[in-house]
Amino acid sequence: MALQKKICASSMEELQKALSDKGLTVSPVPKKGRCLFTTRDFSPGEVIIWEEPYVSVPNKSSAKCEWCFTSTNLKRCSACHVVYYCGNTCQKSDWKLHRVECKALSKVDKERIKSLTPSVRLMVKLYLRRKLQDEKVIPATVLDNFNLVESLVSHIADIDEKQLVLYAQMANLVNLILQRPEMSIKEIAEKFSKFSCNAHTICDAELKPLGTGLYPLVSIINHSCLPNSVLIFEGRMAVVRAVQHIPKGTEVLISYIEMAGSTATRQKALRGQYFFSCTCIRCIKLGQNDDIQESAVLEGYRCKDKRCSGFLLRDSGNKGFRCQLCGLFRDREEIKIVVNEMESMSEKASFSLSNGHNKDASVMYKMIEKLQQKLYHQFSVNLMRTRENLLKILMELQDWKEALKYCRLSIPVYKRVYPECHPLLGLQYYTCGKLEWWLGETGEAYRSLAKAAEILRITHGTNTNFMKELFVKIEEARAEFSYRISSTWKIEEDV
Ligand SMILES: C[S@@+](CC[C@H](N)C(=O)[O-])C[C@H]1O[C@@H](n2cnc3c(N)ncnc32)[C@H](O)[C@@H]1O
Repeated sequence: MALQKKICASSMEELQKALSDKGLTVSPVPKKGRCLFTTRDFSPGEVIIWEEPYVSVPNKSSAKCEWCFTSTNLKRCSACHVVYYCGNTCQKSDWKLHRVECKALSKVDKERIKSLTPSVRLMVKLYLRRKLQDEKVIPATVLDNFNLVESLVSHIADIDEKQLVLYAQMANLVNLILQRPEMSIKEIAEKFSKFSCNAHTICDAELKPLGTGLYPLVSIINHSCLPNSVLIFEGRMAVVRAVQHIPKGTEVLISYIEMAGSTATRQKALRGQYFFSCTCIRCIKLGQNDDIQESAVLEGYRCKDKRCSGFLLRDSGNKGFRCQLCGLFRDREEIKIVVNEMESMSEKASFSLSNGHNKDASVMYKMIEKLQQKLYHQFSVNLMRTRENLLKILMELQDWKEALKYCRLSIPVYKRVYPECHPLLGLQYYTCGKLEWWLGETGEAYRSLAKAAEILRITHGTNTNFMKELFVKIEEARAEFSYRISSTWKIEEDV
């Protein structure tokens, strides 16, 4: 135990040294645990930290390269039939680890293999990589070693009985695959608990989920609902960038959760998965008048009078709600009827969608949207979700005109529910710009793409293929727009 502490202390020293070269330091703060602080200023868009995963695994939605997560040119491993690679380079990069994983997976029966979840695979890879680093097959470095995984919080004492049983079942499966019965189920279960509050969903540039990875350094970063930094992935590499000027001595903070929601909703999500009560500058307003009003707008019902923009609060008799602006009463039973209608329509819409009947689904979501407009405020998160669904379906149906309508409707809501420099807002402008371009609305396209770039150059940097393509699109839109303007002038002059 004393030796372990000594090792941890010396690796902590080495870690601090490596971080200080990056302008960072780790310090504990009561009730928060370890925190990452800056030791110099960072400007908006500057990379604060980047990290390759200790282990990562693609999700199961479709086949992806085990190393870089791409979906093209894939070949399946002929021995285990579980993993794919897009070429020799990725296969070679993963070879040391996959060689041992492959052997282990090849011994598991086919039915079990089919039902393997990404979390179980991630755990198998975690133990195998640790073993390979112990045996010096894979080199361990100050910023890439198992001690960093060991120091992650697990919150195992906070996990409920049902979840513990599930973790124990998953741990049994890990044991079976690794064929190491001496390994403690309790220890593996605790690691699953670590995954739950530390692992990150790896996404592409458009924030579509690709897989899961464990990034022990990035996992030192705590949460804020108004963060000064953002986590983006370039392939499987995690990159944290400042989204505002961060002075020396400030804590680096990212958001762990979807930020579109009331304070109560965000707090519930954070307590549920990460076991803490957020005290960020947005959350301390919980229960104050402004916060009650904002919650009612985002998640509550609207005034019955279409011309009134008031928000409703429950009436004292509990028979319904009263508009806080015009005083009009809205009956609970009347709301219930619309809610029931919406719920049954939602079930049908998701059924159509899961069966690939996109056209039917789009008709139903449009009906849901109409019903929601009767009930919800224009900034409602529920209404925003329906419009996001519609946008996605209409894009698949290549109905660009209708898709653009819903994309445009979502922008003012995004501006209200997300911080100014949030990748989702940038990406929504990007989608708008693309649709406008396809529809020949060049001037609009230029403006939307430029707005997208203003945000995304900070959150995504300027060097990725995605951003380079965006800059080309902007230039094309600008050139075509000025050509159109000059030819219109020319026609006017000729006339
Ligand atoms: C990914 S870890 C972050 C690093 C962690 N502080 C540590 O000591 O390793 C997530 C955990 O950090 C803590 N945490 C993160 N953000 C917090 C915050 N804003 N306030 C309090 N605790 C926070 C919670 O315990 C959460 O489960």
